[in-house]
Amino acid sequence: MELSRREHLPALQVFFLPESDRELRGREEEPHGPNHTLIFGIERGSRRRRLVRLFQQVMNGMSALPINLPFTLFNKGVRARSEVRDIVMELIREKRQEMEKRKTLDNNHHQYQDLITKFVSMKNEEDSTSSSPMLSDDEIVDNCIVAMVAGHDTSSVLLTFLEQEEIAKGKSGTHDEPLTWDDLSKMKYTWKVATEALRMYPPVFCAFKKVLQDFELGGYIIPKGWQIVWASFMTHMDESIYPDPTTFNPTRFDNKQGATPPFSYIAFGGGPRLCPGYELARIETLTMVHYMVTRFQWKLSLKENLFGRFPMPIFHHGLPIQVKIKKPLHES
Ligand code: HEM
Repeated sequence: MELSRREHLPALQVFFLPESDRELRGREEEPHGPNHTLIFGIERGSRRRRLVRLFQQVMNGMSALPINLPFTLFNKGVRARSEVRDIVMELIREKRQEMEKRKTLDNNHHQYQDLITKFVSMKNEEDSTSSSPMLSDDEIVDNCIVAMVAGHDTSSVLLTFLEQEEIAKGKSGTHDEPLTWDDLSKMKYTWKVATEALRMYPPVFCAFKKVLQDFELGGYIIPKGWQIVWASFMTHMDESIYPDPTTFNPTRFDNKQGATPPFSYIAFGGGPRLCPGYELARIETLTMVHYMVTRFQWKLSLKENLFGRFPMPIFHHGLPIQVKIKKPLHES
């Protein structure tokens, strides 16, 4: 199946496209408007900018000490979350009105263009006579926030590091035609690069889990009911699994002899709670790398640029780059 430009760009739009994307994407207007994001279906403008700012505060609050006093990051995060809820509630009302207006909904392939519209249109299937919604408005809000938080910085951080480590060295194939699934599946090395970047700089470097039954680790009994933290960074830097772990080496994923032990590569988690966004992240990453390398000339503006974890790895000075368009996208 072929991925046309219009099919793959909206996925990237959530994370990467600059304000000037309209120019890069040509002049076509989609019925639902090109300026809507995939999750919220929200047009460019002050409300979208406010939402982006609020999400950053929610993210900061998530990693802050849970001290709920005015002016703490945690408190700001809690307040930002409540403002996000108000905006999403408002969007839900708007989507319902839009759906009412467009009675041809079932035949309209744009009906599920954004996640909120999809959620709002989901009906309870267990009772076929019922027209009751499957999700309450608060459940829709929760799901949107999870999708945004889980999918936002993770993918862009990965791409940033890719840029730092490999794209700058000019590695990639060149395609003048739109990408196909087949093309993506051929980008094996690029994905190894991404996999290695994620090994060294996992965006989600730890997460909480509840212990369901007693188990022993290194001579210690970890009792049922405890809350524990798994840290991908620790596992990924274990020399017994990844020799010379601080060296960036994508070929370690060449699958030569002997696979690594289970659960030793956990950038996307593992087990039943494995990241459901894995395939999307893969497609976004490969597509982005492809176009960055084949359609643009770019170079890093700063030679020295360290990063810190807040908790996502973020460069102290952002990642300024100088970009020149090699070939406009609409010529593909
Ligand atoms: C490079 C990109 C990504 C990385 C490294 C990543 C990593 C992870 C990790 C490690 C977890 C497991 C956390 C845990 O065990 O508690 C997770 C869960 C999750 N991810 Fe991702 N993720 C990425 C992209 C995405 C995208 C693009 C989406 C969706 C648009 C997404 C949605 C989710 C969701 C909903 C969960 C929770 C799953 C559950 O608890 O059952 N992720 N992700």
